[in-house]
Amino acid sequence: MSTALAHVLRDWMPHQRWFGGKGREWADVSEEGFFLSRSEPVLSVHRVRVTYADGAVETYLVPLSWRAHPEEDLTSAFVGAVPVKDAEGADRENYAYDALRDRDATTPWLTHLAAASTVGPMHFSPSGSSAIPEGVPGDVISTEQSNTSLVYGQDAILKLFRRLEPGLNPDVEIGEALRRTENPHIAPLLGHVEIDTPDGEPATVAMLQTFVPNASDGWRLATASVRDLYAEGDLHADEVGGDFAADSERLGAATASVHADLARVLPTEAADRDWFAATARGMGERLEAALAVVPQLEEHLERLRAVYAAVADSPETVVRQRVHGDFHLGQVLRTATGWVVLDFEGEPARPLAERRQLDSPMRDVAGMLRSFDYAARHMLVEQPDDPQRAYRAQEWAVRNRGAFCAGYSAASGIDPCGDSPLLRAFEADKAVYECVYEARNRPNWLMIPLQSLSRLTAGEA
Ligand SMILES: Nc1ncnc2c1ncn2[C@@H]1O[C@H](COP(=O)(O)OP(=O)(O)O)[C@@H](O)[C@H]1O
Ligand SMILES: O=P(O)(O)O[C@H]1O[C@H](CO)[C@@H](O[C@H]2O[C@H](CO)[C@@H](O)[C@H](O)[C@H]2O)[C@H](O)[C@H]1O
Repeated sequence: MSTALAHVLRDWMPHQRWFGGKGREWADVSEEGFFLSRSEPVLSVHRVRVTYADGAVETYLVPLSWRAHPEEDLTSAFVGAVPVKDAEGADRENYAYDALRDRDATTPWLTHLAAASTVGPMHFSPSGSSAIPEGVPGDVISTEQSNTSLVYGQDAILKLFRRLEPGLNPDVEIGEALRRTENPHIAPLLGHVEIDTPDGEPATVAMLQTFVPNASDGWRLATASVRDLYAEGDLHADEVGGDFAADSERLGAATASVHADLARVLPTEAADRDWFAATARGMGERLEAALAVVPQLEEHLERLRAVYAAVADSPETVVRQRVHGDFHLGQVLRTATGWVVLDFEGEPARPLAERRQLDSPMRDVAGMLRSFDYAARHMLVEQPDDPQRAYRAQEWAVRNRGAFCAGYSAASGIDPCGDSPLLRAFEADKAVYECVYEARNRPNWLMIPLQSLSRLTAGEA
């Protein structure tokens, strides 16, 4: 397809939240597209290959809807005008829109899934005999992060993976495995979509999941609880109305239940000394790479190295298994009856093969503990010098960490909050990852993981 379109995408993509190459210099861009629907509005899907100045290449999936005239209602979804020739050979423009924000262009995804179609290089696979809602338009959800999700009525949610990598996405792989367990803490998979790649192995494009209605995400609930605490000058975390500890405890139990089922239906393996050594080495390498993006990490370098070295010598017994991989409060939904865990795709910045490796479930525990820390401290970003708030934040984080670990321990018999060098290292490693994430996406939040590193490497909670 046209080079003109590639230029338009070059201007548009860096401003999209899902674009992982923010701050990197582009050396080249090319794109290849095909039509998913030719009825109005025409829907095309593009594989956009971005080559960065350092030679690295990333491929993104960009669905576009097309109009002959600008659509006022779609201004916020406008991608760009692309010059074309009309039937008489005269010059005119076609208007490209982000197809996931153009409701009229959202129905073909589910129609193709229900029909188990193959369209060009794209393959649609329903899961089992699940009911797929058809003919309903999808609405893009506002909490767009690394991917883009569309909610179809109250029934289903389609998540589109923006960065294409050969291999089955762990979210689909785990969704397929857990579908048969009837675990109450997951949203069952309804189907998925793959696209052929030049590497032989298809890449996962999208997954369709049962929508969990009337739920609130953990981040929203936890931060509401923190706000309640800040508003009360002289009451403690256990005394204010919005105490979150009972929910944290239930979340710990739900996490343990999902871990147990993952270990039951997918492979496990006892961790040997080589695994501890390789884990410590991997963390060290990630730290070195992060340093190039976040120079402020320099002051934590020596202490972080010591935290990682303790992993290599750790006497702990670990059974490796499939884990969530990017577990935080934004990945869990609270329904009327309990917690549901979402998004098993791991950290979006890690290569797919790495995200599919067996790991310690403590990686997830560490992720959630980091998230309690984030929830407690995110409001300090605006008021960093308020000692009273800082004290309250610490109190909230400690209380909810403890409750989460108690819930996990009661359900699994494993106390994750004991004095574990591995858990501490996972927390530090996650905070290093977060430093890079924040530097690229929300620079004013960088202080949250940076300050945590001071505490973590000093052996504090
Ligand atoms: N099955 C679901 N039911 C209800 N809401 C969902 C469901 N799956 C995702 N969501 C909503 O979409 C948000 C983002 O989904 P997620 O899978 O975490 O995407 P991302 O990979 O982009 O972070 C979640 O925080 C949640 O609010
Ligand atoms: O949900 P994603 O898979 O896109 O995860 C990425 O974005 C998250 C932010 O939205 C980021 O999480 C960090 O910020 C959260 C608060 O917004 C906090 O609860 C987490 O603990 C913290 O790690 C996540 O790291 C990133 O991969």
